[in-house]
Amino acid sequence: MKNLTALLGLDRPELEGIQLTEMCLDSRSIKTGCLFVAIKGHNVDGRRFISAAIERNAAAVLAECDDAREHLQLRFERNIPVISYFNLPEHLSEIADKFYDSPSQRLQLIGVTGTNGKTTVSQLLAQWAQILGKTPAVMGTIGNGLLGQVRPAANTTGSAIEVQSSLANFIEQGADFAAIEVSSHGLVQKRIEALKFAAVVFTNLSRDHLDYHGTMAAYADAKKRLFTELPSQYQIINADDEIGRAWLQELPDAVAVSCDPDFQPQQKNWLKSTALSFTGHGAEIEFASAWGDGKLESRLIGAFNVSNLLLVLATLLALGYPLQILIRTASQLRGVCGRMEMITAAGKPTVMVDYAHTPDALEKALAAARIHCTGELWCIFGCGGDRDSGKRPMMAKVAERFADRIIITDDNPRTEEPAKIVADITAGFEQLQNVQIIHAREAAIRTAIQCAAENDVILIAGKGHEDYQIVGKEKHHFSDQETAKKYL
Ligand SMILES: CC(=O)N[C@H]1[C@@H](OP(=O)(O)OP(=O)(O)OC[C@H]2O[C@@H](n3ccc(=O)[nH]c3=O)[C@H](O)[C@@H]2O)O[C@H](CO)[C@@H](O)[C@@H]1O[C@H](C)C(=O)N[C@@H](C)C(=O)N[C@H](CCC(=O)O)C(=O)O
Ligand SMILES: Nc1ncnc2c1ncn2[C@@H]1O[C@H](COP(=O)(O)OP(=O)(O)OP(=O)(O)O)[C@@H](O)[C@H]1O
Ligand SMILES: N[C@H](CCC[C@H](N)C(=O)O)C(=O)O
Ligand SMILES: [Mg+2]
Repeated sequence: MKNLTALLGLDRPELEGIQLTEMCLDSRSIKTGCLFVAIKGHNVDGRRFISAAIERNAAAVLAECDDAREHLQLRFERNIPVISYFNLPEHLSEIADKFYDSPSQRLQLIGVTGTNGKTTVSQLLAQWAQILGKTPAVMGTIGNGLLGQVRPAANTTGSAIEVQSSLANFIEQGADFAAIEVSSHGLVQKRIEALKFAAVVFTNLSRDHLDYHGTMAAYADAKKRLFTELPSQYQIINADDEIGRAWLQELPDAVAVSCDPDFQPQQKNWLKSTALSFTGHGAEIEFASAWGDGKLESRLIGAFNVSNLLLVLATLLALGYPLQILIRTASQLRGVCGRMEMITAAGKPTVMVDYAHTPDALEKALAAARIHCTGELWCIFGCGGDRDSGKRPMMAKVAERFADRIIITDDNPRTEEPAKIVADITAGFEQLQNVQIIHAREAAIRTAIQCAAENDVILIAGKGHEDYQIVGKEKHHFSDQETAKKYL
């Protein structure tokens, strides 16, 4: 849908014939023929850049207006139509859906939300779909693109335009399946409002992003919209999570998933593990479900990944993928980079790089690492700057409870003072004798590897796949994995 008047349902003869090439939110990336979308935003008012966009040959402008009476009013700036649009951010997903010909209805789209597990679940969905013969794409924290060809993106959930244009682009590249991470910010900012989901998945809700949502209730409500207000054929919910259990009471048709053998499903669609045994390289999972029973070989590390894997299995079963093939191919699934990524060297301690940056995730990651540790468990972590500071002492308490040796270091300080972040963290410790503070992340990793014994495990948490460190407004190259390999 590239015709301006058709796109907006405008009956304006003077605009007939205006063809649009792309929709664009940022004046700095306008190309000839673009529709520039000027919205107010959190930091700057996009409407200040209308002239700049016209300078760069925008074919038309859609400008957010604050007064309903101005809705669809038209003015010209240097012969370029500028159309006022009331509540534009809330409707951008729908307009982009029309512009890009409803891509979410032209492939099998799955949305994954929750505090932790989104990247893991969405990547595993795409991996399994590929094994089952689909051509999958992903959108999320690690990046957007066909599986195996993702490119880094600014957000876990992109803008209302980026989501639609990316899905349309994936389809042009042959994709028939897409698993996307739906962040709470994305939901609150209505970046995915017009998407039609084949399935939506809820992993868990614990403390994160309270700097943005304010309260856990607001945070929960943001995520709940995906299951109660937005269209999806199937809803798959983690019944081991308190919030998930509450939602299941209201969603009788949802699929309930649990790792608890004693779980008594109220739903007609359900899946639960009935026996679990951890091995050195993963787990053996026996399960029962509304689709039948079976046993999976998993190569993923950690109890929390059993929950992630079962959510993925239940989703694919709900979508009609055959149980026997899923069982037979489960062992081909690989962990996600930066999520419990194990790095070993002969005669050296085992290093695990993980993305855990919330109290709950750190606890789960340390518990998972402990299973592989016969010596001392080390934990190296910091906290991101310009993010929720309330979680910092909570992460210290988790580390103190579940690790033997702790090194506090810098994560992405951004515009905060590293010393302030460290002070917030250390305020959570009962005692400091097993705690070292080494701001330079490379030195922190080197120290742990040089001091740890061969049968120790060193968990490096918080950055996972990130190959950068943000100090101030600068992004420097830094990778936990590369640094660990260097000193191993
Ligand atoms: C606070 C927040 O969420 N901001 C998001 C929002 O930006 P905004 O609309 O507020 O942008 P702005 O900077 O105020 O600018 C307003 C408008 O002017 C335009 N502009 C600006 C400058 C210019 O020269 N020309 C121009 O046209 C901008 O393109 C924008 O449309 O919309 C942008 C497009 O969708 C997002 O990239 C941006 O995410 C920022 C980068 C961000 O850090 N967001 C975080 C909080 C976030 O969303 N995180 C979640 C979860 C992370 C996780 O836990 O994994 C995520 O989904 O990434
Ligand atoms: N189901 C889970 N429950 C608790 N913690 C988990 C779970 N799955 C993963 N984690 C932990 O959380 C970390 C982040 O996992 P993942 O990247 O999959 O989550 P995410 O929701 O995409 O995170 P983000 O919102 O930051 O993108 C992992 O490195 C692991 O430590
Ligand atoms: N992508 C998420 C998590 C970043 C994790 C941690 N490395 C940090 O910088 O806080 C965000 O932007 O909030
Ligand atoms: Mg993620």
